Formats: sequence, structure tokens, C-alpha cells
Amino acid sequence: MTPVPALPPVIAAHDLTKTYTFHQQTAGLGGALKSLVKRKYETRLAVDRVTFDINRGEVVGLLGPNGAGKTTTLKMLSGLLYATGGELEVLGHTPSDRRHDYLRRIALVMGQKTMLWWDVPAMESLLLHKDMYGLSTAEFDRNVAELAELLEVEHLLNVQVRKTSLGERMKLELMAALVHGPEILFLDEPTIGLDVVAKARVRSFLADVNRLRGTTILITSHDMDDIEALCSRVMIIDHGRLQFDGGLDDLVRTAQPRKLVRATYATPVDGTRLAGLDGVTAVDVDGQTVKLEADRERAGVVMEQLTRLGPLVDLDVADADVEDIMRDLFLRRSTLGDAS
Ligand SMILES: Nc1ncnc2c1ncn2[C@@H]1O[C@H](COP(=O)(O)OP(=O)(O)OP(=O)(O)O)[C@@H](O)[C@H]1O
Repeated sequence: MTPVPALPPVIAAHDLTKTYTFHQQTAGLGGALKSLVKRKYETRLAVDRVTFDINRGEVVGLLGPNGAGKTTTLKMLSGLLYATGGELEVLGHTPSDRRHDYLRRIALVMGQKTMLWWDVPAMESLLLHKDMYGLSTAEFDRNVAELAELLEVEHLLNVQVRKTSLGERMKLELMAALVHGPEILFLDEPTIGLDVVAKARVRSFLADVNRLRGTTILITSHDMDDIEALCSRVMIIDHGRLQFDGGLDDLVRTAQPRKLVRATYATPVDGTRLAGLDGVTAVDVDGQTVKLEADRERAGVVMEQLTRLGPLVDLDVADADVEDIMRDLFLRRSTLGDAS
């Protein structure tokens, strides 16, 4: 049998770099005048030699603390910013060329920016997209019907956008982004500010879009539930550098998260004795219950100590959730960085 040739990645970034050049201006009129005469330029390395490939149909989470370079990366991929170094090819295009046939195949949704006109119904904006992307009426009608049904927004299409709620507006934003049938969807914090129900709706919609249309999705989010629900692969960026690229499971293994331990005793115990133990943190004693966090490799010793504290009636050991793992990871890195 002839082997099936591997498909090329839809996104290929090699040593992708972005340095911002900007000038600092001191506050007030004096500062403004001074900066007119003598400008002091500064540079900031926002994305630093990042290399990755993404294949068609993947849903990848781009994670990192504030200021890590996530939005800058998405903006370069979608062609809003040019890269200052490295190579970048998306769907065979150089994004910053902003060619129409490239823009026709991608979409960028930024949770805090709107692409809908505020004072008119969303349908007006959708019709504008129809013209902009040269969609036939049949294609447009089909896409609008499919997306409106998936998002349950049929009743909102003819309502002035300013009269919709935040959650409703995000659904309409997603609709506007997807009406031209992009192959790649770049999402920057799509669930920011939404309530629990709206977040869940957006997540299941995105999962449907990926499954039904095969849309490749690259998403940034500070909400780990978004990532856990959608992404099998995560890339972690910190200080502009790619620190991890792999499965969510691998991340949990690599990060060696601490164990969360909860021990309940038949009588009140003096759990403070555990506070001095190597690898033990966050000891909380409440009468007959002791809660603590233990380093994975010290867990055995800690359990042994717990059994010696008193008559044990229940012992519960769990892994930290992904959110804790990320917090740990970034905290550890910044502490290491500060120390060096
Ligand atoms: N237009 C700009 N000019 C100068 N510096 C910028 C500009 N935009 C972003 N930066 C800087 O580049 C770095 C990366 O910013 P970026 O917005 O990509 O981070 P982020 O990971 O998306 O953060 P957040 O999670 O807070 O949205 C930060 O240090 C930021 O201050």
C-alpha cells in the first residue's frame, strides 16, 4: 500500500519574533511638548523565537500569564501585526501581506473588541460580511441558518446590538466571525466577562464548529475551564518564550503538581506538627480535619505522618486542578527568574 503523504501544517511558525518599538511620554502638557522635541524610543521583546506547527482541525490553547505575548502572537498569525523576525506561514500565506484570499480563510475574535455595529441589528453587520467576503446568497443563508441554530440566536439577529446582553453579543460576534466559513479561527479570550451559563454555551458551540466544520482553532484564555473543555493540546508562553507544547495530560505530568490531602480524625488533632515537614505547604487544621498540600514525591512520607497524628477515619488525596498547576508553574518561573 502506498503511504498517505502527511498533510502540511496549516500554521507553521519558525523562530517567530516580535519586538515593539515605542516612545515613553511623561504625563501632562510638558511631557507632550518634550516628546515632540526629543523622543526617547524603547523596545520590548514581546515574542521571542517561538516555533510551532499546527495541523488542520486541531484545537490548541495558547496559555500564559498577563503580558506573556499571547495576543501579540495571535495578531501576527492573523496578519494584524508583522513579525520582526522568523518565518511564518499560515495556509500557505504570509499573514502580514493581508491578501484578500488569506483573510477570506481566517477569522479573529477578540473578547474585548467588537466587530459588530453597535446601533444596528447584527444582521446588518452579517450582510456587510457577505459583501466583503463575496458570499453567494445561498451560502450566506445556509451559514446564517446553521450558526444561528447552533448558537440559539435566531431571535437576536434583528435586534439592535446595543440592546443585547454581553453573553448574547459574544454569540453574535462568533457568528459574524464564522459567517464566511473560515478554516482557522483565532480566539483571544472569547469567554471573558461571561457568566457560567454563557461560557458553557460558547464552549460547546466552539466544540461543535470544530467537529462539524473541521475548523482549526487557536484560543487564548485565562479560564482553564475553556482550555480543559476544548483543547487537547496546549502551548505555554511566558516572557515571549514558548515554554511548553504538548498534551494537557503531559503538562500535568511535567508540572508535577502537588497532591491535595484532606485527613479526618475521630478526635481533634495537633496538625501544626506537619507544618515543618519537608515538601508540605498550606496546612489548615480545623478540629478533627487537616488539609494540606504535599509535593508529589513527598506524598508517601506525608501520608505516613498523617496516620501517626491520631485515629484516622477518612483520607482524601487529589491532584491539583489545571488552574492551580498553571499558577504554580508561573509562580515558580517568576521566582526562579527573580532569583537569577
Ligand atoms: N503596541 C504595543 N507597544 C508596546 N508594547 C506592547 C504593545 N502591545 C503589547 N506590548 C507589550 O508586549 C508584551 C506582550 O503583550 P501581549 O498583549 O501580547 O500579552 P498577553 O500574553 O496577550 O497578555 P494578557 O494576558 O494580559 O492579554 C507585554 O509586555 C506588553 O506590554
